[in-house]
Amino acid sequence: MSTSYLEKVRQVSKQFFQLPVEEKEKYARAANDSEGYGNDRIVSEKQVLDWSYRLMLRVYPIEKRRLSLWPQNPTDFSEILEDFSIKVRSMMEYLLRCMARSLNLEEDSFLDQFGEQSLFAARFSFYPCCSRPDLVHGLKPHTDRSVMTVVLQDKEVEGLQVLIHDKWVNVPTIPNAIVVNLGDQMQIMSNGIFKSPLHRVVTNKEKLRMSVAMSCEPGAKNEIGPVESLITDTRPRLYKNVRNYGEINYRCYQEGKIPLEMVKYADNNFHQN
Ligand SMILES: O=C(O)CCC(=O)C(=O)O
Ligand SMILES: [Fe+2]
Repeated sequence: MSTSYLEKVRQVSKQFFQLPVEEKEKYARAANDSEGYGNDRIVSEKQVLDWSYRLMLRVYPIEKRRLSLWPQNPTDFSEILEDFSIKVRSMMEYLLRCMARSLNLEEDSFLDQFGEQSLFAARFSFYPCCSRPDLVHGLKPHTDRSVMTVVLQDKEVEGLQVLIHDKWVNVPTIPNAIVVNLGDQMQIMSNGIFKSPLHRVVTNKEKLRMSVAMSCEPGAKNEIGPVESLITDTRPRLYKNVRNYGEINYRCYQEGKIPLEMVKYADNNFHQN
């Protein structure tokens, strides 16, 4: 993907967020739904809200698309989203095959767990300037629920940070690069070999920031779990098999709990030789 192509994707996102509020509200998410335009969906009284506006859209499976929520303005929004999704999805599939091979697995070991109804969603985020970056996050510390997330960051404004050895480290903005992040479901499928890092987005007093994130995960009804051959005597099973992990992750995130703790395999400490 060329620099000018990535710039085009950033451009349609910017054009959407620059629309008047009434125009954006046409694509507002329903109160109990994450899809569409708006702020955080409320699921808990303990929730601390993020300083951001988002437009979340499901792209695959095609029959799950809610086209009434896809902006008509800018006019090329849908076409660009569709095209970018095709490119990102095939890149993800390629990476997932490479990652399986790097562990000496059949190359489809991870992809096979996605099932027929695998989900692929786009999240356009807009983080306005904030007068108290010391108090407010653009996005609270979290791990992604997905298997893999690809982030097209703002061309100039940093904000994404990842926790490395207990320190928050800035992910640099590189205009012609995209960030590939692994999510919790990859940590589960790889039995803890591939890690899902904790990350957050900080706010900024002077500059607003935008990003486009694309994520992939198995269909909600599909059971996922550690690939059999990655469970060994020296590496016992770390996680249970689960369905609809996305919902577990979202609720835990909003309550400040660690979602992967919920799916730990209880017998883990009872392996003895
Ligand atoms: O805005 C970003 O750079 C990252 C967004 C993110 O972490 C997410 O959508 O899960
Ligand atoms: Fe994230």
